[in-house]
Amino acid sequence: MSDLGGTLAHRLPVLSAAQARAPILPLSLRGVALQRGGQTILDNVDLTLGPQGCTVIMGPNGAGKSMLLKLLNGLIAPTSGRISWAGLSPAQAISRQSLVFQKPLLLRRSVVANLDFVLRSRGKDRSRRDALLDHVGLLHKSAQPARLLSGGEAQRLAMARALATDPEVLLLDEPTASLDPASVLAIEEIVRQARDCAIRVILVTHDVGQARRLADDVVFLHRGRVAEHGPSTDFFAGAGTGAAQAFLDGKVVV
Ligand SMILES: Nc1ncnc2c1ncn2[C@@H]1O[C@H](COP(=O)(O)OP(=O)(O)OP(=O)(O)O)[C@@H](O)[C@H]1O
Repeated sequence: MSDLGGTLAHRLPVLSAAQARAPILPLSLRGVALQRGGQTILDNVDLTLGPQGCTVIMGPNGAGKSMLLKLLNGLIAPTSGRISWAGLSPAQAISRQSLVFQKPLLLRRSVVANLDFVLRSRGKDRSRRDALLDHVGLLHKSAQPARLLSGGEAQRLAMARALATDPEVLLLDEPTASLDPASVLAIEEIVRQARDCAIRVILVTHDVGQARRLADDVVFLHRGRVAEHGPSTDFFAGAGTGAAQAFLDGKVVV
């Protein structure tokens, strides 16, 4: 990851979230519910996320974290309730956000072709592609088939692709699960720099250490409900609910 060692000042120009458009934050969810196959997956979710920072969503398996991200991204619609990106629906806001999954879905082409595809399909200037690859430490692998990348490299390419769209919001669904510690830190640095460039980050993770390192605020989901939401300093100083504290203590929470 030597290429990620440059100064932030050097890297800022490749990230340009701030644009002359009406903001799409704050994000507001009111009474959002999601049902599938007779099962309630999300239940009466009320949430307001402010314009800046990194929100970390945590909670046990099956709590509804991934489904919540898909709702925010407009991939699925709530059964009831309302989601508003500063007055815009998720469908209206979709082109202004990027969603990165745990397992990157890369084209069976070269590293640079993966980036070119996104830039072209979004009508973006291709002159930034090398800077983006450099930003994630993959410039030296430009010509390599993307399928030959390691897991960590593939996820860094997925991050570059996401950033290539000039998102105002990055939705990240366990982007470092199953990566080695060095790759985790590399992705975290990319996330941190994005946040520092005013890209709003909403990150799902099971990694408590990562949440401590990155979160400005924490949402704890439990059984489809928001059990807690508050500043990360408060959350980590002592979670307010037994389920969240047990989760932080590494106990099994269902
Ligand atoms: N298409 C679907 N039909 C029915 N149930 C579904 C569907 N998709 C997801 N679910 C269920 O919704 C619940 C929440 O799923 P989700 O993937 O959001 O959980 P999660 O909190 O992200 O869990 P994990 O930490 O394991 O990834 C789970 O019980 C899951 O089985």
